[in-house]
Amino acid sequence: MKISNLRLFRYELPFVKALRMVGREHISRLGLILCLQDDDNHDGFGEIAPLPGLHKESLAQAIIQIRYLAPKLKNAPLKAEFALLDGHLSHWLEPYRLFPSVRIGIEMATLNLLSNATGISLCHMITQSNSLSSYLPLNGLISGTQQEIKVASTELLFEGYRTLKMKVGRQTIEEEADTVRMLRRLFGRDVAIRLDANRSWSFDRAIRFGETISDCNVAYIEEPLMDVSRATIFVRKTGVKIALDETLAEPNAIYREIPIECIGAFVLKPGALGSVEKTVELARYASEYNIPVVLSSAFESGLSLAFYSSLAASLNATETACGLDTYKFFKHDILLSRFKAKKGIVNVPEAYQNSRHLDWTYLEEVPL
Ligand SMILES: O=C(O)CCC(=O)c1ccccc1C(=O)O
Ligand SMILES: [Mg+2]
Repeated sequence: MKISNLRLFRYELPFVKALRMVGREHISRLGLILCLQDDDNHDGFGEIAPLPGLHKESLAQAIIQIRYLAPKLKNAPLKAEFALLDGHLSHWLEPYRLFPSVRIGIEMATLNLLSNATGISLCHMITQSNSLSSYLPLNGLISGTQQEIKVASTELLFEGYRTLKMKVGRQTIEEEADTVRMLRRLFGRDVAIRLDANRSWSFDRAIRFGETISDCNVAYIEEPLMDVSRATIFVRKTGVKIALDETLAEPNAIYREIPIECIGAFVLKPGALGSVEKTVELARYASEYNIPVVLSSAFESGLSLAFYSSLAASLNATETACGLDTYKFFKHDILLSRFKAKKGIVNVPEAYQNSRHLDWTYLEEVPL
C-alpha cells in the first residue's frame, strides 16, 4: 500500500457568536483538510488548523509547507506499523521538521487512510485492548459573566454533563472566585469543576485566587501560573491541584520535575503537541503515575474531534471527561453528520463513522 494522491481543501467555519480564544476574538475558524488516497481509491482525511496564539505558524505558512511536502508524500509507503504508534510515524515525518499543525494533519490523514483501507476502525487499529469503552464524557465549557455562567451551567447539568470547565483569568480574581463558589453552592458535590487560567496570573494573584476557592473541591486548575516552576509551592499553599496543558507542548519536559501529587491532570491537545505518538507517550507517563488524561481540542472541526475521541478511547482515557466540547461554538461542521455529544457523552464509534463523510459545500480546493 502507498499514498498515490493528495488533495488539499480550505474551510472557514463561523462561530455561533464571537469567541475569545487564547487572548483574541474570533468570528470564525480557518483550517485545511488534507485528503490522502491509496491506489484503490480509499481516502483518509486529516485536519491542519493552526490557531493564532496557540500555534506559531500561520495558515499561509502551513500551505507552503504542504506544497513543499506533497511530492515527497506521493508514493510514500503506507505502512501497517504506523498504527502501532511506537515511533514509526515519527521516524517517517521527523526529518521534515514540520509545523505541529501540519504534522498532526498528515498523521491523522495517514491513520484514517489506513483504517479505511483495512476496514478496521481507528480505535481497534491503534490499540491492543479489545475491551474499549464506546462512550466518552465531555467537560461542558462555560465562560462569561457570572449570570451567563449560571444559566449555561444549569443547562449543561440538566442535559447530563457532570464535569464543567470554566475559563478564569479574564475578570477580577474576586468576581471569578465568587462564580466558582456559586457553582459549588448550586450543584453540590456531584459535579466536577475544572478551571483554566491559561497562565494569566502572577504567582501572588494565583495564590490569592487559589486560597479563596480552596474549600470548593475544584478538580484542578489548568496552568494558573506564568512561571510553571513555582507550581509545587502553589499547590502546597492552596491545596488546589494544577493541570498541565501549555507546559506539555514545551520542548524541555519540565513536567517531569513537578511532583506527581501536585498534578490533577494532563490536558493533551494532539493539535498543539503536533504528534500522535507524543500524545501517546505523555498519556503513558500519566497513566504510569495515575494522573488523569484529558484529551482536548484546539477548536478544530468535527473531523479532528472524532479522531481525538477514538484516540482517547484507545488510550482508555474515558474515565475522566474530555475537552472536546468546543464543537458547540460552531454554526456548522464540515461533516455531513456533525460531531456531537448526547447528554454530555460522545458515542465514539458513531462519531468516527460520521467523520468519514465530509460536507463538500464547506470545502474549497487549494491547488498543490
Ligand atoms: O479543554 C477544553 O475543554 C477545550 C479546549 C480549550 O479550552 C482550549 C482550546 C484552544 C486553545 C486552548 C485551550 C485551553 O485549554 O486553554
Ligand atoms: Mg488549557
